[in-house]
Amino acid sequence: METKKRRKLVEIKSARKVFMTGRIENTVLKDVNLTIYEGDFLMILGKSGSGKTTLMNIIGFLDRLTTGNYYFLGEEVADLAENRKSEIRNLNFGFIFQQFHLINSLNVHQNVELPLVYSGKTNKKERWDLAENYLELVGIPEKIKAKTTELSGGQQQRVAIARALVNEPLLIMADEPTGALDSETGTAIMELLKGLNREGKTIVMVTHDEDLLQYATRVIRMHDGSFVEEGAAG
Ligand SMILES: Nc1ncnc2c1ncn2[C@@H]1O[C@H](COP(=O)(O)OP(=O)(O)OP(=O)(O)O)[C@@H](O)[C@H]1O
Repeated sequence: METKKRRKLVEIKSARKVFMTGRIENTVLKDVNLTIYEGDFLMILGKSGSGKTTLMNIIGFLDRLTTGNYYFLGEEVADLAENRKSEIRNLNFGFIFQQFHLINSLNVHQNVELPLVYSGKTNKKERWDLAENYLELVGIPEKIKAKTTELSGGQQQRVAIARALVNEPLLIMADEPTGALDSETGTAIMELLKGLNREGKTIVMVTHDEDLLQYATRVIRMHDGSFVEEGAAG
C-alpha cells in the first residue's frame, strides 16, 4: 500500500520484445507490465534465457520494446530523440556489472569520475571531491590513487558502485553484481547495496541466486517471457 505514495520512476505497459533470428521469431517478453517506484529494491530472478537481461536493457534505455509502452518519469521513451535518451541514461541510471567493467588504463579516481566527465562537470576539484566522497561511502577511500589491477574483486566492485553512484542517479541497475565474488565478499557487497536502499536509493538487480532474495523489497520471477511478482522479506 505504501508504494502507492512513492514516485513512479518506470512504468512499462503491455510490453513485448521479439528478436528475429533469420526468419525465426523469438518472443522474449510477452505482455509484461511493470511499475518501479522510488525506493524499491527490485530483484529479477529467472533461469538463463528467461529474458532478465533483455528487460534490464529496456529499462536502462539500452534496447527498445517491439510493442507496448515504456514511460520514464511519465515520459514515453519511444518519443525521445537519441541524444535526449543518452542524456537521461547518463543522469538517471548507474550500472553495475558482474565483471565490474572498470577501465584498467585509468586509476580508481579516474574510473569513478568518468560519469561526471561525460555529464560535463568541468571542475576538476569538484570531480575529485565527489569521487572521494563516494569512495568513502563504499569503504575504500584509501584506494583513490590505486590502479584498478591492484584491487581485489570486492574492492573493484566497490569502485564500480562508487562510479554508479557519483552522478546521483535515480536508479541503480545491477546485473549479477556478486556473481564473480566469493560468498563472504558477495555478502559485503549486498549489505552495501541494502544500506544504499535503506537510505532511499532505488535498485533493480538481476540474479540467479535465491539466497539474495532476503535483500529485496520486491521480487519478480521471470519464466518464458512472462513474470509473476511475489512477496519479499526486505
Ligand atoms: N540481440 C539478440 N538477438 C537475438 N536474440 C537475443 C538477443 N538478445 C537476447 N536474445 C535471446 O533472448 C532470450 C533471453 O535472453 P536474455 O539475455 O534476456 O536472458 P537472461 O535471462 O538474461 O539469461 P542469462 O541469465 O543467461 O543472462 C534468449 O533466448 C536469447 O537468445
